Amino acid sequence: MGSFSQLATKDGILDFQHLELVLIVFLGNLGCKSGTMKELRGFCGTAVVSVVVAIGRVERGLFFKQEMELSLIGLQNAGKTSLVNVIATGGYSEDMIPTVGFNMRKVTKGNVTIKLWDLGGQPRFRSMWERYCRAVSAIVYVVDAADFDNLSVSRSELHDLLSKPSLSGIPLLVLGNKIDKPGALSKEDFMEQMGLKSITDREVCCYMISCKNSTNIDTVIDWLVKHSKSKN
Ligand SMILES: Nc1nc2c(ncn2[C@@H]2O[C@H](COP(=O)(O)OP(=O)(O)OP(=O)(O)O)[C@@H](O)[C@H]2O)c(=O)[nH]1
Ligand SMILES: [Mg+2]
Repeated sequence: MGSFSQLATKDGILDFQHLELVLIVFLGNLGCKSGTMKELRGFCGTAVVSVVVAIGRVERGLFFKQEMELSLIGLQNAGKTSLVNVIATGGYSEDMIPTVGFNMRKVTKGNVTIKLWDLGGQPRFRSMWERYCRAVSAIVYVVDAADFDNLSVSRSELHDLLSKPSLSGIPLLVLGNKIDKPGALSKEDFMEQMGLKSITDREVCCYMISCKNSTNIDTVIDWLVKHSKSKN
């Protein structure tokens, strides 16, 4: 688009396309209707209102924009990267490559921009979890709710992480993933196995989800949006 369709700010890119469109229509109409003053006055009135509305939209975007940063943690194969993909694009794949180190992805939902740190879950990457959880708006801990063999490891990794003083008070969302699999735990059993009731020093929420079938993904997004911090 034209020269002022995008304005870079420290917070990102402002979309001025709507405003530009209104002005193009306004100027185009001004040219072809210059013969009739009455029509022109009427059109000018409408155009001015449109411009004011457009500016209002841009301003609203500026002043009510919210941003959150969160970290996705959990053992390898839990479905963290799958969750990021489902939230970002709705896409799901069986054929995933284990995350090496971390990935960062920005996702925008309405007025909220979510910066997602998707961390590798293999043992060699777990020592960096704490560093990437400092100062986030929320910690999202993903668990394979059908993988009984790894539940106790997942539980102890979670409780170890929460014991770090640098992470005190940060809200926690625990997701029991893969509930499409036969034999996946019920929410009650899952909460019990993960020892969630013993966590009393912060807000804790738990949902059972399936990235594969997009079950409860909207509920997760709602929770994330509600926990975003206002920038202004
Ligand atoms: N049945 C089922 N499989 C899933 C679901 N979510 C993810 N998977 C599968 O689980 C496997 C691992 O998914 P990933 O998203 O790569 O897991 P991860 O937690 O990012 O793993 P690391 O990057 O190694 O830490 C993939 O084969 C996914 O297709 C789900 O809801 N149901
Ligand atoms: Mg991954």
